[in-house]
Formats: sequence, C-alpha cells, structure tokens
Amino acid sequence: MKIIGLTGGIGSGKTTVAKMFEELGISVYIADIEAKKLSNRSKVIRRKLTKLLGPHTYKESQLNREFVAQKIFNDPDLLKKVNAIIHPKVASHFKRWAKKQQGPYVIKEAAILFENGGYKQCDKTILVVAPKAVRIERILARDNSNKEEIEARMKNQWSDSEKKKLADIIIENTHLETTRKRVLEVHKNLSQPQ
Ligand SMILES: CC(C)(COP(=O)(O)OP(=O)(O)OC[C@H]1O[C@@H](n2cnc3c(N)ncnc32)[C@H](O)[C@@H]1O)[C@@H](O)C(=O)NCCC(=O)NCCS
Ligand SMILES: Nc1ncnc2c1ncn2[C@@H]1O[C@H](COP(=O)(O)OP(=O)(O)OP(=O)(O)O)[C@@H](O)[C@H]1O
Repeated sequence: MKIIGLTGGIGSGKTTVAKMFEELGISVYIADIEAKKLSNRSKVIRRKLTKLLGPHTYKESQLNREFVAQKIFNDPDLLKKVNAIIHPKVASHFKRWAKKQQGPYVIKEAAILFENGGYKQCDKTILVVAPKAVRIERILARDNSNKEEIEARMKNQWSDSEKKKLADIIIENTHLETTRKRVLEVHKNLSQPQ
C-alpha cells in the first residue's frame, strides 16, 4: 500500500484537505493528534520531556500545550530536542497503524514532513498551500492565539517555496470548492495502479 505524506504550513488547511480524502474513503493519520496522544500516554516521552522542559510540562497528567509551545517555538535548539523525542515514536506508531489499513493508499498528515526527512518514508508527498496572510487570518479566527505566536511557529517551518522543491503534488487551498475538485482529481490519480 502506498504511503502519501500530506503537509503544509500552519493554517494552510492540511487537516481540512486530509478530511476531504477521508470522505473519499481513504484512511488518514493525523500526526499532530497522534503526537499529543502519545505525549500523554507514553511514560518514556513524559519522562524525557519533563527532564528537558521542567516540572510544568504536564498539568494534571496532560501535556501543558501552552507552556510547551511558548518554550519550544521561541528556542530552535529546544524544539529540535523535543522533535527528537516525539517524532521517532510517532513514526513507529504510524508504521504499525498503516499495516492495519486497507485501500489503494493511506495519508499521513504531518506539520513537519520535509524539515525532518519524514518525506523519505513516503511514496509521494502532497503540499497544501495558501497565502501567508490568509493562513494567519484562519488561525486567528480558529484559535485563542495571537499573530506573534503564529509567526513564531512559522519561523520554525520551511517556506512554501522551499517545500515546493520536494513536493510531488501541490494543492492550492483558497476556495473550498476548488480544493475539493482538486482533491478528487489527485485521489483518482493516486488510486490508479502504478
Ligand atoms: C507544542 C505543542 C504541544 C502545541 O500544541 P498545539 O495543540 O498548540 O498545536 P498542534 O500540535 O495542534 O500544532 C499546530 C500547528 O503548530 C505547528 N507545529 C506543531 N509542532 C511543530 C513543530 N515541531 N515544528 C514546527 N511547527 C510545529 C504546525 O503548523 C501545526 O500544524 C505541540 O505542537 C507539540 O507537541 N509539538 C511538538 C511535536 C510535534 O512536532 N508535533 C507535530 C506532529 S509530529
Ligand atoms: N479554503 C478554506 N476556506 C476557508 N476556511 C478554511 C479553508 N481551509 C481551511 N479553512 C479553515 O482554516 C482553519 C485552519 O485550517 P486547518 O485546521 O485545516 O489547517 P491546518 O493547516 O491543519 O492548521 P494547523 O497548522 O494549525 O494544524 C480552520 O478553521 C479551517 O476550517
């Protein structure tokens, strides 16, 4: 079964696009969500993160997301260390998950795919893009966050032009209906035996 990596910068709409593939019957793995579940469940991750970031890393046995985000997105060195704790666990969890799925391909949606070399484990990659200003507006409307916090995350992600050099398929996500048509087209191509 083919593994299709799906990524995009913060607010590009990668989860929205991933859900469109899901509606077409494709199994979708959302790495952001699984990473959080693993961070809450795995004693090894908990121990390593607490050692690295201090006693406030967990609050009532759940990852203290605001605290962790505040620390790591303003300190690239710390972010690298957190990624090194979490990403390998997500990668092995994904492999186990993928073995149980059926269909012509599965989608692995991940915020960080090119930056950490994760794309090398994929048969093909999809990059979701939207203008930066639109992405910021979307996150401001969705979350209880501010422009500085969003830009801090953006600074830790590659630009779209860097990612485009490695992506196999680009999906522009501005108008939802156009995006949906493009997803259907991509789905048909990916479903063909190669
Ligand atoms: C810092 C945390 C707790 C913040 O949680 P929060 O619910 O606010 O954000 P969420 O995880 O949903 O991510 C939202 C967006 O932030 C950006 N982001 C998240 N992790 C990273 C990262 N490691 N590097 C750059 N950007 C990131 C992405 O655009 C992502 O889509 C969380 O993002 C985290 O634990 N990140 C480190 C682990 C990781 O890389 N997770 C991503 C998938 S493996
Ligand atoms: N084409 C679109 N038109 C209008 N709103 C959109 C569009 N695509 C996504 N959105 C909205 O923008 C917000 C961000 O989309 P989504 O959560 O899919 O992005 P994401 O790239 O997964 O974000 P994050 O990086 O934070 O995980 C959501 O509230 C979503 O409903």
